Amino acid sequence: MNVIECQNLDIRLGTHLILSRLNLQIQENQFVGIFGPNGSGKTTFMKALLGIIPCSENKIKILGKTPVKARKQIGYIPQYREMESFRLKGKDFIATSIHGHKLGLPFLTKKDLYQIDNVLDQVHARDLAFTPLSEMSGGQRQRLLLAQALLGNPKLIIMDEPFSNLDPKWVKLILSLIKELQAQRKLTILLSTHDLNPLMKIMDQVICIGNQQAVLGDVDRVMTSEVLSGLYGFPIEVVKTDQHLFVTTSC
Ligand SMILES: Nc1ncnc2c1ncn2[C@@H]1O[C@H](COP(=O)(O)OP(=O)(O)OP(=O)(O)O)[C@@H](O)[C@H]1O
Repeated sequence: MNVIECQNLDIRLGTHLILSRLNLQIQENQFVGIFGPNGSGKTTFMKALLGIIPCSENKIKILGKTPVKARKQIGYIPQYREMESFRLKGKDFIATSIHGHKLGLPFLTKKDLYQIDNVLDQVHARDLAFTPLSEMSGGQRQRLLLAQALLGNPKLIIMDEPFSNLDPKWVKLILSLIKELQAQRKLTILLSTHDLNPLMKIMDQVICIGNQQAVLGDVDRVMTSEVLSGLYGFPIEVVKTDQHLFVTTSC
């Protein structure tokens, strides 16, 4: 089943064309990295999939529905997420979004409390339930954000540069957690990053965005000097070893 389907999709911000005539299909249980230079449109693409940025009707289908109708089945971890109040404790932070609430703590039913414990268990973070956000490390906060994204049992998780403030140890920990959740729940994961190396053994496919175009495929097909030079609009050199990928300018 296609979890994401884009057909001849143009994405604009005002008069600015960000992506042009995008065609791609992503199936269930795929881990897809999103890569591209600053300002190429990674965040914009993700927001279009969420229906936050409106696009022409029927050009995007998520689980066969429009992005807005599918939103409940998508978990989203935005870039530079401000964690509402650093005085909040872990459990309360998750509660703030259980009914889509933006402000204040909602009234919680027994079912809600069960759901919150359940998502905390899934990310192995029960121990953070009563810890204030202000006392958590970046990696612990990232685990909470992942728990929050799991509320409502989504089929698709979209993560916008989740590793930008994490050291390599935490990147590895969070990635193995994501992989574990994906295997248990057949999740489709879309994760944008400026460093694909930590994902090399994990991702099934990569989307590279640049020059208003996007190319989807496996790493060997997409991460080549030829494809990236076309997308970046200047010469790029890609050197691959068994586990690592080096992307540099060749000028
Ligand atoms: N409201 C807006 N109106 C017009 N253009 C915008 C608007 N917001 C962002 N842009 C432009 O859209 C382009 C894509 O931005 P986007 O944030 O999606 O890129 P990105 O690939 O996620 O970048 P980064 O890697 O730096 O996070 C950029 O050139 C940006 O300047």
